[in-house]
Amino acid sequence: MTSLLQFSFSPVAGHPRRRRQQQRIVASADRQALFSRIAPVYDNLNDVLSLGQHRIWKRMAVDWSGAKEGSNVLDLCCGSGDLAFLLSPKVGVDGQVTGLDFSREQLVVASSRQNMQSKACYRNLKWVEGDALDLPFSDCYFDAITMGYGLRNVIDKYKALKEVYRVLKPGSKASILDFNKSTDELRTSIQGWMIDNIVVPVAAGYGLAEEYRYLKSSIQEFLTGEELEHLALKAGFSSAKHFEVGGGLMGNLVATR
Ligand SMILES: C/C(=C\Cc1cc(O)c2ccccc2c1O)CCC[C@H](C)CCC[C@H](C)CCCC(C)C
Ligand SMILES: C[S@@+](CC[C@H](N)C(=O)[O-])C[C@H]1O[C@@H](n2cnc3c(N)ncnc32)[C@H](O)[C@@H]1O
Repeated sequence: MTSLLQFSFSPVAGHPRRRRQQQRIVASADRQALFSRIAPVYDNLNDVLSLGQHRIWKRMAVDWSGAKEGSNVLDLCCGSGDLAFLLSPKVGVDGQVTGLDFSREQLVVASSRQNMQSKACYRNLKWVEGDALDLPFSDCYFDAITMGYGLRNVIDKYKALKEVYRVLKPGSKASILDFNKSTDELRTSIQGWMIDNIVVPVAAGYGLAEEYRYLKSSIQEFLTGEELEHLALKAGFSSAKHFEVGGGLMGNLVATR
């Protein structure tokens, strides 16, 4: 029997740099698709799986951003808009909150949540479909930036921090909340055990086991608090401090331009 040798000629095959770029494009598209798939259940599962605690962590992130009455603020990787909705009453009717995400499905959820609100301040919200690695905003444009569970999910963390720095006004803050890649083995074990034995089995009930299994690998591939501080300083921020919250399961980087 003749063996059928299949050659897949790829124009990027011989070029390592182009191959890496191609791989990044795929990785980014995969993540975009992942968050679009989980959009219908994302908010509910966050509430159930964190026993509502994530709302406390998000409120802390917004407070650390320094957003105040009349501010022009950005909620980067806004998803269904949790942090944007917390920013909205803080900046008030004279302020502006822009939520940016590259998942249209997540933005549809955010926009429909806004339409269900009656409070006048929520009219200061607007939603932009875009890439955190190539922000469609001018330099020095925002008075504060929040990023909730977004930095761990972008494929180039340094580029994302450079973009945050670029669009932030001098002296203003970026408040970046995410899972904490702990240096403490016990915390890492507890975090991993909860994802493996609670988060993924619950998500499996919605046919989303693989999507939530990604959480563990993404945390393993993330940066520690100290590494995040150093990366923020390398990106140009004048100061950066990482605070552990949620018993060390989560962390919040506050970087000042
Ligand atoms: C709001 C939270 C996570 C958002 C989130 C971030 C991601 O990168 C994802 C990637 C893929 C699928 C889903 C997400 C995602 O939801 C944090 C809370 C929700 C978590 C899903 C629950 C994690 C459980 C913690 C390990 C322990 C919680 C302890 C609590 C005191 C009970
Ligand atoms: C875990 S969700 C966080 C949503 C929301 N900030 C919250 O705290 O619940 C991560 C979000 O980041 C978005 N995202 C990931 N990479 C992105 C990128 N390069 N540009 C824009 N959005 C991105 C995803 O589409 C997803 O909505």
